[in-house]
Amino acid sequence: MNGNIMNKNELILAGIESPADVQDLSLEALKTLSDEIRETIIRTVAQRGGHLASSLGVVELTVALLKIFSPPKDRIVFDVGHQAYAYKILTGRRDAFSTLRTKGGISGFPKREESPYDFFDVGHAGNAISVAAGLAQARCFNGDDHKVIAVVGDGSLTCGVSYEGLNQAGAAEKDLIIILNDNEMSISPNVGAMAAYLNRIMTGQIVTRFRAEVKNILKNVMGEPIYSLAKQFEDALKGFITPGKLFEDLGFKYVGPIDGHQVKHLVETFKNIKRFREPVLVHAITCKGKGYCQAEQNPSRFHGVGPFDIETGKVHSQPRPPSYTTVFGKALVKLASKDPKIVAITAAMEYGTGLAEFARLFPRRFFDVGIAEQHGIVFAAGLASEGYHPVVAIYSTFIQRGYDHLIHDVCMQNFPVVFAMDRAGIVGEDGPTHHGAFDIAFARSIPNLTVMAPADEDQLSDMLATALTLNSPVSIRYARADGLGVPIKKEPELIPVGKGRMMTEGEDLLIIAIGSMVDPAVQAADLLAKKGISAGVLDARFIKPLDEDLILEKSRAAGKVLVVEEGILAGGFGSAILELFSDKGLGGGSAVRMGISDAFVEHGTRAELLADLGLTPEGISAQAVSMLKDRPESKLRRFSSIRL
Ligand SMILES: Cc1ncc(C[n+]2csc(CCOP(=O)(O)OP(=O)(O)O)c2C)c(N)n1
Ligand SMILES: CC(=O)[C@@H](O)[C@H](O)COP(=O)(O)O
Ligand SMILES: [Mg+2]
Repeated sequence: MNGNIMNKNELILAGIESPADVQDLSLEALKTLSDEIRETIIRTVAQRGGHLASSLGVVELTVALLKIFSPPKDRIVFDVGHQAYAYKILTGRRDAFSTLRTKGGISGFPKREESPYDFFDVGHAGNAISVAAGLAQARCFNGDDHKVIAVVGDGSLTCGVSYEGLNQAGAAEKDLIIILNDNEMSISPNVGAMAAYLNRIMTGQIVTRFRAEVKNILKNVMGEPIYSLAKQFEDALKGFITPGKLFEDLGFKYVGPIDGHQVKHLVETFKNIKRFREPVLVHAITCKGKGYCQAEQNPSRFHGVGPFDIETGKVHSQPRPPSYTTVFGKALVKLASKDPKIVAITAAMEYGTGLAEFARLFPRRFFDVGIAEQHGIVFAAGLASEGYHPVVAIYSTFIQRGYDHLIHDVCMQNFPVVFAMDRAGIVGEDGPTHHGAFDIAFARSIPNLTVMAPADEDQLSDMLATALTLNSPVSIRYARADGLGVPIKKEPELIPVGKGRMMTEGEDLLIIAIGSMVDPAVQAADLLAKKGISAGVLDARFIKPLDEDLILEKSRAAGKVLVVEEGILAGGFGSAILELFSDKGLGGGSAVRMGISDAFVEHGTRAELLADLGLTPEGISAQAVSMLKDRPESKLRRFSSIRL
């Protein structure tokens, strides 16, 4: 299919009310249905944004699964879940699909509360095999006989947890089906030894090479007559050496590789394996982006994409200041060009973390470790122990995977590893699995770790330079957002560790803000000034160590303190301030905290969700007004903020 998506009538899809309807369709109808689903996905994602290429790659797979298996009796779980759009469309969410990823609309990932056909909430990679193992065990306890199927991408076979799942499931000998959806892509081309192994299976090299080796041995060691005899048994030999021997050795019946776009082939295969009573792995070869030429040609760009023009594939965009991610990538390249000890590590997010330019310029110092956050952190610790200066760029939500390693392998030994925690705070449409809500709370409790958050993009560049001068671990958190458009200094300035700064002075109230909340706090002070309220704004810059002297001095002077952060309140930055007040005798009751309360934040645009949380200039100013409501009117009108 070219860039032209015809607005055909979706005749078959229109008749699908539940997945049971798919089972009545002929093979021909299933093919047409696949085309119709593809069009629906392309049209919807072009409007809403989303995970296009991955979802297009599994349309036939999904249709064939639903032809043979019967959810909700049979359980189908998806790894990551970003590829489940066809499944959503066929399991009762066809009409709601137009609300994909919008606030109050359907989620971009499987979600139990959204549908009885979704069995597990997901968003992070690598857990599907373990989930399936748990579901199979529960089935066994309950004496049920349904099927359990995990759809897993090749990228997810770079996750350590996938092997933990295989390890148990293979030995448990329980009836369980893994569909390995191999498109040779993670977000970028897939990496590592397993990816190379799968590629050798796919290209037939494993069988061919084995046969060539056996032939040589027979010829050289046994002589020509035995070789001729063996040749007659070549077919038997071929059958004996299965291409997925690695999986067979782990206890799985390997089936494949099969073409993941041939509905007939898929349906026949699924019909056959449905009878098996043992762990099975079906290796399906698919094309990421299948059916939309722009995505087939550039699957990385269309992995997760904003609204775009279907004809051209161009993403709709306005001129905007560079994002924090872009500024980070550029700043790191600049620093690395002067310091050969700097190395950069990503866990399968080269583009998302802004490291593409670094990878191009310093290929020997760039490491994509796969979706292996835990390994990436320990790998960095190993490098740091030998005098290198690793910068580990991982999204806040994914670094949760590496928490033990952050403590045990990096901070306990005080290694100078810099963690660039991108996507810290509210990320928007990806929702609760992806919001970076917890990193302040979990980072600030770790000894030796310095924790910073820039208020603008220039400060991010300064903080990165500062972090690389410290001989200890550092975390820098920044949001999935554009910068403020401030100019970035030619040469970064080092920031004294643990020093905050005043943005505005004020006398009625002090707003202490961190990172992405500094600018809204300053804007709030402007709104408050218009109401006759004089609010000071303190940019803490460091979550740890805190600028205790400045915070205490200004808080004492103001009397009323409002702390604002884009992170979970429990144990967060505001908690750090309250601890300080309590420890230094200021009285904890005098500070009000704003941030993410004790709940998972759903999906929506970043702006909508921040507004819901009150983390906007208007929300902060409203909170300040309510804190001051008992003050005499005359006092409030005496002061105005003085912008520094
Ligand atoms: C723990 C974790 N790290 C990183 C990601 C970001 N991520 C989402 S999908 C993806 C690639 C998945 O590749 P694969 O499983 O092969 O699926 P495909 O998109 O190729 O179908 C990555 C790295 C994630 N979701 N979870
Ligand atoms: C599914 C997944 O985990 C990623 O594709 C993620 O959605 C990327 O997020 P960004 O768009 O913020 O890079
Ligand atoms: Mg893949």
